[in-house]
Amino acid sequence: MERDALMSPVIDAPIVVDSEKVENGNSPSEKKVIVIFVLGGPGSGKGTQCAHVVQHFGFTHLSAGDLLRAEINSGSENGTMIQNMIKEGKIVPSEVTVKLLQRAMKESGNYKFLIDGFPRNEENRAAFEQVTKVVPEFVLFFDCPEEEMERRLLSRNQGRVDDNIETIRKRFKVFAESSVPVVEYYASKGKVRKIDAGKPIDLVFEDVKEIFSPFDADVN
Ligand SMILES: Nc1ncnc2c1ncn2[C@@H]1O[C@H](COP(=O)(O)OP(=O)(O)OP(=O)(O)O)[C@@H](O)[C@H]1O
Ligand SMILES: Nc1ccn([C@@H]2O[C@H](COP(=O)(O)O)[C@@H](O)[C@H]2O)c(=O)n1
Ligand SMILES: [Mg+2]
Repeated sequence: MERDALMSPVIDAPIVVDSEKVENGNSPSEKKVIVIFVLGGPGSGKGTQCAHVVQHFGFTHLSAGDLLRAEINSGSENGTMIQNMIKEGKIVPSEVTVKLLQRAMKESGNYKFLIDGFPRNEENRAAFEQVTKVVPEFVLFFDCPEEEMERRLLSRNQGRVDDNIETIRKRFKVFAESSVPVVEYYASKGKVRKIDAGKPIDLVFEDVKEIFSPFDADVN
């Protein structure tokens, strides 16, 4: 397969080009950008399952939280603001997060993205759509009981400043008040694929795999 990089009109990004295929109504040399939003409460297993999807289906995994933590570590001028918001479980202004996502999409060279932990609120959702003009294929929603998520976060041991009981409770509140309405918005458009995320990792992935089976033949 011959490959080249062009600029996508929607994300100003280099995208993989397959010169033999015409897909999704795009020009012969372009592939449509595919975005799947991955949502669920803190500790529901979004990152864990995304890692498996990457291995099996050739997506690029972009965790908004990871991008924000990397921004803190890079010594950016927004670092202190981001750090303070994460410690409080608050949602960072969309302008910052969308810019980080857009840059990561551009740098990946891929055209299939799992965007994890985003959009966290209505402002995130509207800003992403306005800036990128990309509408998600669907939202993968990990539904998990709060007690189970709390157990997982308290034993994650990755040194995250927000994995303490005080911040975890704030994150649960923000999830219920700001993120669930976003899931409901997409549900009203028939775009939510809900997964029972309270089960063991391999059983959750069985269900995830089924949802991604249409992408099976599309691994890079
Ligand atoms: N199905 C599962 N059963 C038990 N433990 C799990 C399961 N899925 C993930 N875990 C563990 O729970 C912890 C949280 O998982 P993960 O980091 O994937 O969650 P997350 O949804 O990305 O959380 P956050 O929103 O805080 O980033 C990790 O230690 C992970 O190994
Ligand atoms: N769209 C987002 C995503 C995350 N944040 C902040 O990062 C924290 C950690 O996010 P995880 O997905 O890794 O759990 C989150 O609690 C927010 O403070 C954000 O602001 N906007
Ligand atoms: Mg995560």
